[in-house]
Amino acid sequence: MGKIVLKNIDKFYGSNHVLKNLNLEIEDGDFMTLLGPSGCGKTTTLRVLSGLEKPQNGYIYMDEKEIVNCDEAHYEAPSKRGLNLVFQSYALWPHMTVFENVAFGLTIKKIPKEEMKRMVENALERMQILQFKERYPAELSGGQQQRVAIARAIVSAPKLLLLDEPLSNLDAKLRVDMRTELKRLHHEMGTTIVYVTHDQIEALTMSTKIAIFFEGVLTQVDTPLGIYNNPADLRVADFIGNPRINFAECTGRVKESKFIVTSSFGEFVFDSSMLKKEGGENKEFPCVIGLRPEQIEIKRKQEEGCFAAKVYTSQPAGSETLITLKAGGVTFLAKEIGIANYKENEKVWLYIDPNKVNVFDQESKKLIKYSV
Ligand SMILES: Nc1ncnc2c1ncn2[C@@H]1O[C@H](COP(=O)(O)OP(=O)(O)OP(=O)(O)O)[C@@H](O)[C@H]1O
Repeated sequence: MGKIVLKNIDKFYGSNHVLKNLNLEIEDGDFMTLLGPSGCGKTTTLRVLSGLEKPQNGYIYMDEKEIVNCDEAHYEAPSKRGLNLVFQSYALWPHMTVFENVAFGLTIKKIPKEEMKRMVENALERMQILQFKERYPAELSGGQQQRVAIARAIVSAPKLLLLDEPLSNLDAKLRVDMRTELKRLHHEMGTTIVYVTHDQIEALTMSTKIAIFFEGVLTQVDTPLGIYNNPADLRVADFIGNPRINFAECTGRVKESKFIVTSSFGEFVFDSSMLKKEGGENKEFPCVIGLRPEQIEIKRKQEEGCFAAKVYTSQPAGSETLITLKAGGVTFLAKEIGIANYKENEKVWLYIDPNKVNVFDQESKKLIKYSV
């Protein structure tokens, strides 16, 4: 599958404007995750791409071929788009066994029997359901049926795989296993995958790119690390990351080629070239600092450039410890790897690497100082 381009797509359901001038490019071999809160338009994007829904405006190109052109009411049929789909509701054939369900597409393609058996069993094994191959869908749990649906979609190594919350019915452990398998499959098959989820961990761990939506608007497209380190606005910053990012309101100003950010707990001084906002000298403007929990380093002794703080509470959880701190009336959550023992009300100092700090404009909500 070559590049997929969605251009100026608008989709309405009645008066509900569900996709608003969507522009998205998916490169060959991408694992592109569509991420966002419930109702933001992820599934609709997938349905428009697959041909199950017709947009009212815009164009879609696959491999340089025009498959949708709303001006000319041209919509290529789903069957001609060379893709495989797995939806949350998995629609297996009830009268066929697991093996037959997965083999169905290969039978149509007239693949030799032995080869077909090998391919089907390989797909079932990957999804950890080979032992159920003789069962009927009604004899499986929801999660097992979901894995049959994935096996059916991957068995023929399609060029484009569209997956809509395919792991939603699985328990936590199996979900981690399936993430591993899907990521490995993507690597081995080189298939372009478009994956819908509202689970940011799934998005961060598997994708080569994430497209994040809010209320039908595509807000940011970047690599997982790009989005994590430099979220385009306050909403993206708040949505991505677990535990959540810390925000602190502050005031920014530019003075003598320095960008100075003052907060109730201390001051940050950056080179003014790091500020991506037009602003006059000495003109103050409200901004918000964004700090990831793992960026806050807790020190027991006072050191230069550190901020004074007090421990509110500490929560050791085996592999990591979450520490809630108060500094200048602001509450922060910090994360340390391993077990750390801090006492309530213990006086500590916080080191925050200024290079890693994000600063957002309070008014536009946009990122104006990037993490480097
Ligand atoms: N067939 C339909 N008819 C009318 N409205 C619809 C239809 N399908 C979706 N919608 C509406 O379009 C909006 C986007 O829905 P969509 O299913 O794309 O969201 P989503 O981001 O996939 O959400 P979720 O994570 O809950 O599945 C929602 O407001 C939804 O109610």
